[in-house]
Amino acid sequence: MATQEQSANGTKADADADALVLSNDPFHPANHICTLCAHFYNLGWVTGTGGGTSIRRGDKIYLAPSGVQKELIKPTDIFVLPSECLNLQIADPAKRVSHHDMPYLRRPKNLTPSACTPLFMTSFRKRDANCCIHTHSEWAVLATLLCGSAKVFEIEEIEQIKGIPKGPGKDGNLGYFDRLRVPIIENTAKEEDLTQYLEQCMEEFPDTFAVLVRRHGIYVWGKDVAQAKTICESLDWLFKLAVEMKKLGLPWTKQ
Ligand SMILES: CSC[C@@H](O)[C@@H](O)C(=O)COP(=O)(O)O
Ligand SMILES: [Zn+2]
Repeated sequence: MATQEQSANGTKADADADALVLSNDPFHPANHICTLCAHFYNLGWVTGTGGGTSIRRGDKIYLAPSGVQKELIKPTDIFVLPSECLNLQIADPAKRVSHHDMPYLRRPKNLTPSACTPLFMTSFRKRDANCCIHTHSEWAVLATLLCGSAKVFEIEEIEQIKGIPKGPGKDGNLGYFDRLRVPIIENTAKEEDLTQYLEQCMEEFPDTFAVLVRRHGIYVWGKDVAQAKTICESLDWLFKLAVEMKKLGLPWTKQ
């Protein structure tokens, strides 16, 4: 597994790039992504290199590498992009600049940026999110399977629904009697090919903070890490419950 030892014998440019990810602050995005991924691994959300998370802070976007054990990521493995690159990440796949070709402020040697990068960026650009979490949680995947070919997972009258905000720009969270709807898109052969479908889905469901990917997992975003993480936790809890309800023959909605 490739690791990064940048600027051991490096230049001033290497040292400047390292300064973007070296901090004693545990909530610096480069540190925070590492601790979040280790935590998510223990939840079964980012197992076997799948899944991941990205944080935007100010004018910078912080990203994990691709295809590595996400629970072992170090701050020096983190990629940094200027937020202005969100303008390059446009809907039309023919015109979109590949995440491999973006002008990274920090690009660790021997590593490539997460294949989820364009999807994370879509949540930042379209929803003004500052954190996006992608999990391969088995509960999320099972929920998509139990939905058959339906385009939405729906559940109501479960207390944990109150952990989900009503929508971007709307005050407060869903209530106990509100129906939670989480849209589902179909999986694609390559992660980045999901981007246009995620984007369309966000337009179709302007209030959603999450999109399920059938047979794959879920993308969840929020205005900050706490919001993205707690929505992800609430949804995962609900998906697990839904799987158990289905086994017991209990309906998810009152019809
Ligand atoms: C188990 S491989 C999974 C990947 O193809 C993808 O779905 C994923 O979530 C992680 O992509 P990555 O590029 O490693 O950040
Ligand atoms: Zn994935």
